[in-house]
Amino acid sequence: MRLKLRRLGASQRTPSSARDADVPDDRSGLDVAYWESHDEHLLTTTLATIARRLPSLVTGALRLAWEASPRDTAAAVSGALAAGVFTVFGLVATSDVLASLFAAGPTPERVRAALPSLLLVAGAAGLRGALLTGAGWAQARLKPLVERLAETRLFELTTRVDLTAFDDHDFHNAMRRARDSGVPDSATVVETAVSVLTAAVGVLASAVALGLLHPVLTPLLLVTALPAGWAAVRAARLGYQGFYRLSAARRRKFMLSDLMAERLPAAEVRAYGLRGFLLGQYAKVADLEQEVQLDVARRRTAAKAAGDLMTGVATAGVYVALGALLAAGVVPLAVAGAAVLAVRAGQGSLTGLIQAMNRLYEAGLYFGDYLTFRELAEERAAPSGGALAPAPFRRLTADDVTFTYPGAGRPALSGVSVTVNRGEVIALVGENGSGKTTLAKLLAGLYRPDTGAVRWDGADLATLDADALRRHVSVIAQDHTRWPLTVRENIVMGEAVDERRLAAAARASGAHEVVAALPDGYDALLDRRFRGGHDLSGGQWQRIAVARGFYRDAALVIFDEPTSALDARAEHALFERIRSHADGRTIVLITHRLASVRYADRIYVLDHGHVAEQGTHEELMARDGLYADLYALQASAYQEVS
Ligand SMILES: Nc1ncnc2c1ncn2[C@@H]1O[C@H](COP(=O)(O)OP(=O)(O)OP(=O)(O)O)[C@@H](O)[C@H]1O
Repeated sequence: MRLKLRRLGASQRTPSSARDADVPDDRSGLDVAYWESHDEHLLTTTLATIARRLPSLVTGALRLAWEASPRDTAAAVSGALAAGVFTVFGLVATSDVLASLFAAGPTPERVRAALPSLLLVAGAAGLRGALLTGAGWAQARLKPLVERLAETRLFELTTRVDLTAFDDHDFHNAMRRARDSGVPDSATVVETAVSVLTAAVGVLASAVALGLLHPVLTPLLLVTALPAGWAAVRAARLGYQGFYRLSAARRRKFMLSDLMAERLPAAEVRAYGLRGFLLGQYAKVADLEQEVQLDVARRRTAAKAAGDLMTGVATAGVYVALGALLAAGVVPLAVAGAAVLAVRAGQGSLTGLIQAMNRLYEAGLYFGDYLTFRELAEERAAPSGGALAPAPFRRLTADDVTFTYPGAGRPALSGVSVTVNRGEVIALVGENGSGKTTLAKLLAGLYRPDTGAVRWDGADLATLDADALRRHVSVIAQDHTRWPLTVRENIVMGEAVDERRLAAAARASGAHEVVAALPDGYDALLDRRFRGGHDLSGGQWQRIAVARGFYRDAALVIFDEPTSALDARAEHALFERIRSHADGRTIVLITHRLASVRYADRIYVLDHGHVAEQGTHEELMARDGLYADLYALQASAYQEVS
């Protein structure tokens, strides 16, 4: 089964999640332990950790918010703080109102005496409301800005990280968590951080008001906070644990859903009769997901019920205590009345605070994943800002390079040295898996060798500016991407459009015939999933990919199996161009068609990650080694046919 899935996953246009998903073995991949095995220590968060984490979360969130919009951040925070002042003011004024109303004397007199304080209460409430509305509006404006900023920062990194990161399973999981929840939760974190601040100011205001009324009243408010706080934090932890346990499972589910519902694998799913297998795999993952979700829901409900019960008991206790204070004459009736209002207001703020803290903590865990991923990606980001690569080079060399893919048991290349001089055509040949593509990617600076160095006129590629270097190198990859864009965009690949160069590149690759047959020509959209979209045959796509390589004004062009899908005529035409050095460019050509490399200036024969032989066609034939064997094998196939 593993093989079948790998086949589908290797397909050129398999959706990203399918392409890069790690496909575990049929059964072992579905053990809960498979995803529980990662970073268990992250799940052992204690209440103390949460308390310690909140300030840094609030600061982190506010920093992000400030970067997104200083004006809205300032408005949201200052509005929340100022509203707190008016809360204290209103509550203390309420006590004066009650004192006037409860005083001796005729009722109209008492009402008249209460009027100034009443106006103060109304004014404070109005101002508080206006400030909170303004702060809320600023908060609402911040949300999309923050989300966009967080997403932009993420994609700036995912497009810059070293290519090997995409071969690393842990990196994928971290990226998935950051993308799926970290980014949306960055906005939630900012939103809830402001809410926490607002509610905390509200609680503080009630506590201060109670303290002003009578110092003994303040602790009563805090008694009601503990049970609700415990329940909220426990619920958040349970939710995160469930999410964490399911992170790898979810990736697998996305991969399976792509395989079952995307256009490209649809034919193979039918041809190999994979429907039952895929649905079975999906059911296993979905069962586990459901099991974990139900478990989390059950435990969260239990925590909430316990929390509610304890809060009810604590509130009853507060009122009993207040009654006792009143009966003992410790507080007068007006103060007790104002205290009830302050406790209620404080409780409202407290509930808001706990809820906001709960959401902040929960979102903060995912936001923490986002921040962790950013750090991880920063570490793996290709360094920029090195010396510029001189172009065109006089000599590009790989000096004794060794390279092992992350997690691979043995090196894909070891002790490999090759030299590419300006204007040469260099061929890399060898059997499947011998290391040709890996070597080409090292020469292009896409991978960095573990030992040894690739040098561009003597300068180690690792010290050169990666972006500048890439402008001088064009790679026509074996598994080139079929971009769901127009033909023009597929060839130009983000560079400025130059119609003359575009037409020349299309002619050189044979893509002009493909374009001529499309009703919209270069404007034809190459994706059937959209209205008016077209699809091309494998060979037609390959012509587009080759045109992409020619369009780029690069000193070095790497062709990795450029003709594997081309018909005989197109293949011949392309090799003729390569033979004539493709308009003065330096060419590194990887191909299994040995007849086409006869004219290369030098041929490197790779075998199990080593250079087994090198030389011109004639030298290698005379040597009668691996190359001669492979060549004879291919030639005999043609002779048999003829
Ligand atoms: N992303 C990867 N992660 C781990 N191992 C890889 C990866 N890509 C290639 N390999 C392994 O590295 C070795 C060299 O692969 P490479 O693609 O360079 O071979 P190749 O000579 O280009 O093969 P082919 O002729 O089939 O294209 C192989 O053993 C392959 O399995």
